[in-house]
Amino acid sequence: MSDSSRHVLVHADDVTKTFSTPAGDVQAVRGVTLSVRRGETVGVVGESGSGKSTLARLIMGLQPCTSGRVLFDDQDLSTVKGGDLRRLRRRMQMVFQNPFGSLLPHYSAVANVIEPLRLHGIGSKSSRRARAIELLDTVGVSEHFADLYPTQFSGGQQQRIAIARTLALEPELLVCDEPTSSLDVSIQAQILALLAELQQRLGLSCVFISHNLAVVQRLADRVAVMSHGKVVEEGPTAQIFDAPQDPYTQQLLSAVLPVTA
Ligand SMILES: Nc1ncnc2c1ncn2[C@@H]1O[C@H](COP(=O)(O)OP(=O)(O)OP(=O)(O)O)[C@@H](O)[C@H]1O
Repeated sequence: MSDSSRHVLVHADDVTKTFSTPAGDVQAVRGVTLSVRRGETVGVVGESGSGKSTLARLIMGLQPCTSGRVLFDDQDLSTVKGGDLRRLRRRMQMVFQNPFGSLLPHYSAVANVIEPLRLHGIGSKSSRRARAIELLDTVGVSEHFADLYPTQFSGGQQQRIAIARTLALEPELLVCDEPTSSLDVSIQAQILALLAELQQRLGLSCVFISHNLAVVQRLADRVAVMSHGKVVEEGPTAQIFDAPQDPYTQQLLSAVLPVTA
């Protein structure tokens, strides 16, 4: 099956987002169209304030679009309600920059992973604990530490627990917004390797937002380059990195890549 014939899981269709602020309207996202196919990782890069996080929230349905629509598995997020919306949301999860913020501080590591299972009525009390222990093991957190609290772990370990928590509901889409930028460089590499391995093993689709172009080059199948709320260039990773067409992409890449003869 060719890449282009893989089923599109999520499709942002000409989406815009305008925030009203006391200083006037801010057009954070301006007419973005972007698809993510099943099993594919799409990297989103661009300078600070270019609209990457806002686009991520629109794709997740965490904020409504000002115009345009987001289709998840052909369903328009803005028209799905109630139980159907809950079921749909289960299929998409987000990994944030700050792992501590996405964990419940008064719950142990294992309780943090159990919680989404409990909320969605998955399994029995004992099977949920066993499943949570298994998930923690998957991300490299030993059962031995499962009953410790988030503050007792390092930032990298907290991000692992946060990832185990997002995997508990077996999502089809993972949206990662700068998932390693708050971590030490050596830990960043471990978390990225883990994400890449999980994505391959579980066949997850992934939107991967990062300032780190080298990381995006390694992880993404396709890359979208954002500037001032728009996608200025999009294509297969090798094409974007080897032969960028848009002047903004060229400038972004030249800032990090050594100039070769
Ligand atoms: N809730 C909000 N209210 C008002 N303006 C906002 C809001 N959220 C984002 N913005 C503005 O929208 C624009 C895009 O922000 P966004 O966070 O999406 O960019 P980004 O590319 O993710 O930036 P960074 O890389 O720094 O996280 C910025 O000008 C930002 O100030």
